[in-house]
Amino acid sequence: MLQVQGVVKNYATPQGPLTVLAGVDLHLGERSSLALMGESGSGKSTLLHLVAGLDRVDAGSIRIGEQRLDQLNEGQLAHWRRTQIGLVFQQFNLIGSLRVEDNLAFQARLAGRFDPHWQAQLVERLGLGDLLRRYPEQLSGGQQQRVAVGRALASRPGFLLADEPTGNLDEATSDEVLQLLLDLLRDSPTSLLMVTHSPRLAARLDRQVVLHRGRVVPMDAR
Ligand SMILES: Nc1ncnc2c1ncn2[C@@H]1O[C@H](COP(=O)(O)OP(=O)(O)OP(=O)(O)O)[C@@H](O)[C@H]1O
Repeated sequence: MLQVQGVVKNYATPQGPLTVLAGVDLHLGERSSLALMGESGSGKSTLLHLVAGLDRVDAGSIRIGEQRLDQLNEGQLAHWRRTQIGLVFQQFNLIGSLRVEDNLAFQARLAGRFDPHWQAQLVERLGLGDLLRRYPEQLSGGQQQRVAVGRALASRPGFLLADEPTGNLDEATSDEVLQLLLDLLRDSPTSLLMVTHSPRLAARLDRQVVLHRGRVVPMDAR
């Protein structure tokens, strides 16, 4: 269970401090999915980075179960990221020098959680069987994003954080990739926090919230 309470995040800018998150509250239960929406610049990626342990809060807390992220040192945070977080970005971010099969296994191996049986299931369900020996540049956008989804889920993380994962894909491919992702989540111990600009895609998740003026509000409360 992820609990975000009163989170504040400021950035230093030439014009002075910019408060992007001004007291964000959010919770995400086990095996559930949440869509995070909001205007461009509202702080969605900032919040995702904080939850991923890639950046630190200025005030408030992010708790996973009983553990507070702000009380972890850098080494513990890195361990948290490796074992508990799967990340999927709009730009796919595959490793260009590795074949699909090694991209898929990359994070699970790093986390010491490589499971050949789960990997084989991911390959089959994501339809990657014929592509395993290819390099990322030899794949379409939709194929690359299917590899990125498989890589993020291979280590069976507690949380999958997806930042506009289908932002670079056409509508039909977006639907297909999201459906594959949601189907896989049913068989994983993984909760999904997904940033999206698309109300259509957001509606497919369990809950939808909006970041507005530094706070999280229900979908229709702006
Ligand atoms: N490192 C930084 N230093 C200063 N300002 C930053 C930094 N990172 C982000 N910002 C600012 O913080 C605000 C929120 O940015 P963020 O990327 O979190 O928004 P977003 O909701 O994800 O936007 P988009 O939908 O366009 O991706 C923006 O005004 C941005 O310019």
